[in-house]
Amino acid sequence: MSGPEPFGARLRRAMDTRGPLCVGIDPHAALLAEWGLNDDVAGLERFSRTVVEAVADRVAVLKPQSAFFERFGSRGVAVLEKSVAEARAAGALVLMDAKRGDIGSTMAAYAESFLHPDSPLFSDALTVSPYLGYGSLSPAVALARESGTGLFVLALTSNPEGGEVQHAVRADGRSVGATMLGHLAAENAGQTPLGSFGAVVGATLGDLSSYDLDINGPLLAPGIGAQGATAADLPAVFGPAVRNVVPNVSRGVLRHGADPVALRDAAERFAEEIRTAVAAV
Ligand SMILES: O=c1ccn([C@@H]2O[C@H](COP(=O)(O)O)[C@@H](O)[C@H]2O)c(=O)[nH]1
Repeated sequence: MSGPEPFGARLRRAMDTRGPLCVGIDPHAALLAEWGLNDDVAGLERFSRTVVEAVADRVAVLKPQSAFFERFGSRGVAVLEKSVAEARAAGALVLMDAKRGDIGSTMAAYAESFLHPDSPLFSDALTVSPYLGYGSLSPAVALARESGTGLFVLALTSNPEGGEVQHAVRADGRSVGATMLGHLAAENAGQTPLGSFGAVVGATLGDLSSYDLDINGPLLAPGIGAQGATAADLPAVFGPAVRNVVPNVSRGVLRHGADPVALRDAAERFAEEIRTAVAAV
């Protein structure tokens, strides 16, 4: 009996049909205010519903940032549950940005929370932190394989502080970031059309030609828009791996709300810039 279709295959199809853009749902307090919404659960709900209704039927991936929902406690998490279900029902893949990571036995519970089909927060993929050791992610890798979901492992993050950990060089001469990419390449070996185990690699990082980004898996590239990177930077940063890049834009799109048409137009402008940049490679 065949199991659920793997995340990598579902993502490849979504990227090929809808384009690779991932729009973030990041209800910052400042954005709620800009949208004329209160910094409360009703404002949070209205914000998230507007983003989902504006773009979930056209972008490949929506990425809710869990922190902005957790800020409101259990009622915020209830809004998150609803947003995930509505985005998936509209055809977007949902990447939960919760950046979980812990010792293996606890990691198993985090994985159940987001990657088990019976969970109220069931998502297509989850961001995870490997900095308790890549092996500590094993329960999440196992559940993702079983449930047809995916992981995005923090390898080379977009923030300037990330380098002190990720560029650190190990005794074997490889950097920590490169080691994470190596683990992911092994995870994805032989998977077609694309493996389900992705890396987070910031679009802000400049030339990454010293890293082997050929992991046969997706590369989530945050940093476009508010953090200063542009779609035009993608080919120079990612080289031939750009075909597997899922560029994320959150505030760069969200600042165009609360009008859903303006949000949709902003997402389409980013999608077009990305298409142009990638086609030139
Ligand atoms: O390295 C990383 C990993 C994750 N993020 C997240 O992506 C978005 C970026 O938001 P923008 O508004 O487009 O800057 C946000 O949710 C981050 O937590 C990242 O930026 N860098």
